[in-house]
Amino acid sequence: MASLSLKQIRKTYDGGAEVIKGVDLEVRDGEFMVFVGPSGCGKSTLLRMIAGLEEISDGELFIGDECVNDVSPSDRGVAMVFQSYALYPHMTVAENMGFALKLAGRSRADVAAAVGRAAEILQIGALLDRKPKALSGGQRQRVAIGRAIVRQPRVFLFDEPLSNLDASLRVQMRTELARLHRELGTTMIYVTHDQVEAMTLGQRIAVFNAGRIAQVGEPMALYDRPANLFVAGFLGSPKMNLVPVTVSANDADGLRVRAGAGEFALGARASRDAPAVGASATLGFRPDQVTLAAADGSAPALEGQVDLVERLGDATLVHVQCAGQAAPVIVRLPGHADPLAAGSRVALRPDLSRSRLFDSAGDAFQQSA
Ligand SMILES: Nc1ncnc2c1ncn2[C@@H]1O[C@H](COP(=O)(O)OP(=O)(O)OP(=O)(O)O)[C@@H](O)[C@H]1O
Repeated sequence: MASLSLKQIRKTYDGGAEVIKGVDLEVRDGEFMVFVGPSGCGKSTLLRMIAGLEEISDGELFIGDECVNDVSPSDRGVAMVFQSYALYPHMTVAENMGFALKLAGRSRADVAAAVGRAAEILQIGALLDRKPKALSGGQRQRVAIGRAIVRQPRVFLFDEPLSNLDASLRVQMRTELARLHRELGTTMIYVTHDQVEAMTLGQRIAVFNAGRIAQVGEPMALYDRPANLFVAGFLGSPKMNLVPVTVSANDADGLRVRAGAGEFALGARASRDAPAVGASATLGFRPDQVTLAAADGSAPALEGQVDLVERLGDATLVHVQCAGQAAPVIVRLPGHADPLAAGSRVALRPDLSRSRLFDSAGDAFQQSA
């Protein structure tokens, strides 16, 4: 087991633009850290740099207290699991899993014992004599994970390991990976673009945007207190509602913002960091942090028209189009709510104690509440 320390890590591919733009990150010993972000943000590149499969253009990478920039992949004590499984087709499951140990010159008995232990953890003992082509996708991925386990790495690196599996198998493998981490207690770094995987697996999540970390923290901290509009819009499904507002007052009574005809008091949140009166800002609130009622003209409320009602079974999503807003506000009601029909005029009242205000640069105003 080992901690990792990334100091101002940068990557430029030959002749290309910089794709990792100075990443600082500490991964704790035994931690399950998830890298999440949209396609092309650089998360796989960073993982491959940690594995030693890509050169580090600038900055320093420590595993434990050793700087490993110039250490070969096989000497870093890391094991990587790929999306494509990367199994040797001509070898059996047992041979695939034991290959690295055999190469390292370990005795047959040692290799067999390590393979047996990993097979037991992954419940693939019955498959050891099969070739990869005789396995399902989920079984192949288990073998790929088993191959990493037998090496007893200091750090596991996972590059979107579940992307090739169907939805129900992904859910099952997700819980198994969480169990594996509990049992082994080894440091794990897991790359995904799936925010549900990130939220459920990560002890901490690093959200990447265009080669930089937009925010790092515990899943619920990122969900409840996104540091910027990027994180606010990335985590959560449906997304956080982001409503353009204008700061209308910032005085002893607190901060107030105006959206359409409604003025909302954000409580005792005035501070020197607050956007100036008249500034444009964005009010963010989750779809389940807003109440919906028939419009009756009473303030404060955002008024709009029901555009669409979606019934998910366990919840009902109501899309409300408000004047002057590009995107509809989405309200999530529990169960088979019987919301107002499409076309009705409605009033929306966000729970301002849980809302988040972002300045015109997209950074969260540090609300003191
Ligand atoms: N070998 C390479 N040579 C040149 N550019 C590359 C190379 N590999 C990746 N890139 C570029 O680096 C950027 C980051 O790619 P990377 O694969 O790390 O992103 P990602 O966040 O993992 O995306 P995805 O989820 O689609 O895999 C992209 O713009 C990509 O085109």
